[in-house]
Amino acid sequence: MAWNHLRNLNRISIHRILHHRFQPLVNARFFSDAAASLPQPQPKQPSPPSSLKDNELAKFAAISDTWWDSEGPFKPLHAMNPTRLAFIRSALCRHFKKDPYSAKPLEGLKIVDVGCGGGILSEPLARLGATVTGVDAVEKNIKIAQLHAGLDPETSTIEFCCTTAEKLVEEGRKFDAVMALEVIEHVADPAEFCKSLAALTIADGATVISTINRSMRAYATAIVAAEYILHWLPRGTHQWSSFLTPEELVLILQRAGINVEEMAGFVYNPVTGRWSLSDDISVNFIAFGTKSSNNE
Ligand SMILES: C[S@@+](CC[C@H](N)C(=O)[O-])C[C@H]1O[C@@H](n2cnc3c(N)ncnc32)[C@H](O)[C@@H]1O
Ligand SMILES: [Mg+2]
Repeated sequence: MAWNHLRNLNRISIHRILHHRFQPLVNARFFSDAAASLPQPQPKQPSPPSSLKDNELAKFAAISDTWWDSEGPFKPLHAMNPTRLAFIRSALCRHFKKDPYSAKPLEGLKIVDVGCGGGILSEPLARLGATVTGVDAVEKNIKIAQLHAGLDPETSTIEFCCTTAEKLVEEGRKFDAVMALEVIEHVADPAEFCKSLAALTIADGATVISTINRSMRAYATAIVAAEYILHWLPRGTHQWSSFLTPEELVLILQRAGINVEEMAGFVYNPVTGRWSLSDDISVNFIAFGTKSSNNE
């Protein structure tokens, strides 16, 4: 990141130096008078760097028609969904003082699901009463998500859009809660991505991120076992070096203005084939953070 920044700076200064050195001196006055009479370009707000990594997006585009096949490559996400939803539901209800026992506990909350894929999380959030926007950088994923959600009146109201968190920030969008589940390990710059998620979150709102720990256990289970032995995921789905430790995630969220208040692990029981919430954050984990009201 620092290197790219330096390279950009260098490009700008080299351009300036060349431009000034070769301006014919005799014409300088004419050009400056003419320039003054032209409409002056407005200073442009620098765009945030893109979170997109083409090779990562290509992996998801290649299997986009399998999003709703609960035995396909997204089987682990389907299997984990009730567990992660239980965590999100109870953390959101506690934070926003909602009744977790009501039929629509998330009613009144505007939630964005960043990197929503086929809408595996967006749909149950909508069923719990939230007003949901699902965004994904892969057009095919959004098409599948729209088609699937359209089958049920409770989910057909979800707004799906092929875009990124940083573009939503540019559009000035804000949400009570921002979700990015199993996405951060696939983006170009996790710290910048967290800044975009924070910017999308209202003051006193919530940001929720789930990902995989950069631990030896995660290497053995989430990569070697899941991709090479059990074939749950296509080989090469995950790069161990792209994982973040919980400490790193807490720190980059803190720098983005989000305080992590709760964290939990998801653990898999090979006997029952079920996932459950746990204190063990050594492989899969989820973090719930809030944006302080003076962080607008
Ligand atoms: C592992 S899937 C997770 C899907 C969903 N969040 C879930 O947990 O059910 C990761 C998704 O993130 C999307 N994605 C990757 N990088 C992205 C980015 N920079 N901006 C938006 N979406 C992105 C991919 O296209 C893919 O659909
Ligand atoms: Mg992943």
